[in-house]
Amino acid sequence: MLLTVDGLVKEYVTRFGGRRVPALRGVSFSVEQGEFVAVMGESGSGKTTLLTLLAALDRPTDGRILLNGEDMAAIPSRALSAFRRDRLGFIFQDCNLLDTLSLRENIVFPLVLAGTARSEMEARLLPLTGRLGITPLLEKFPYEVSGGERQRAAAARALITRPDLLLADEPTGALDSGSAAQLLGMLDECNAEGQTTVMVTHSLDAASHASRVLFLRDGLIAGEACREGLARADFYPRLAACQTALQQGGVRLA
Ligand SMILES: Nc1ncnc2c1ncn2[C@@H]1O[C@H](COP(=O)(O)OP(=O)(O)OP(=O)(O)O)[C@@H](O)[C@H]1O
Repeated sequence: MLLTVDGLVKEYVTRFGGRRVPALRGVSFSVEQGEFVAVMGESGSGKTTLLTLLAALDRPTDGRILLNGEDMAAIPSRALSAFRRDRLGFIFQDCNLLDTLSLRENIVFPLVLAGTARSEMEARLLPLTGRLGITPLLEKFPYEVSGGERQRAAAARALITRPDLLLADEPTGALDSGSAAQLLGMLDECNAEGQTTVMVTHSLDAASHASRVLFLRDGLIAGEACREGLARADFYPRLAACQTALQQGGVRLA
């Protein structure tokens, strides 16, 4: 199993008054190598909290996360940034490219940090940017290209390290529908080549690209839908029905 999440609990303590806010209340699931899993849920259901814990950006209150059998809690704080850089890829809604670097420099940045040989960087760069359609833009700076192009550069930066797990947080949230479709198509292609992906989204359309969708509600997994070879157009209404059923009654759907 590539990722195992076992009894994950996260409580925040509010700054004023010290009230405890349960954001995750015992979340368990696992992700196999090569799966594309989407996590859906309403605002406040715990999606970002879950992704933050999977990204090793915060520690859980209780429960465990294993990546390839390795317990993230056992990684010392000083080794966490290298762990994130080498094993995980991130695509966020606001793509966090560095404005002082060209797209090329932004994309290879994680490899520079990892001390990868220049020849290896070049060998990885062009096939990736070719697939994303951004090779002609490599010498441009982030503020010189469109939002969709910036997001594709961020995707290239996330994928260039060949991460064990790609984490995407509302990757299409800030994009127009054409750019969103292009980015989701790229995630599909990467997944078809074996890239394991966990994506948090509000969007049924984005979630319908996944092979499995988990529905979070009030910090718990309230349901799950598997694509099971369905075409996207047939999976979408199934997801919509699951979402409606969960909103209305909280039945557990398999
Ligand atoms: N730093 C924090 N301190 C206190 N409470 C927090 C903190 N971060 C999140 N919460 C609370 O935890 C719960 C889950 O929040 P989270 O951001 O994970 O939800 P979400 O599903 O990602 O929502 P959205 O879709 O709006 O981003 C919410 O009740 C939220 O108010």
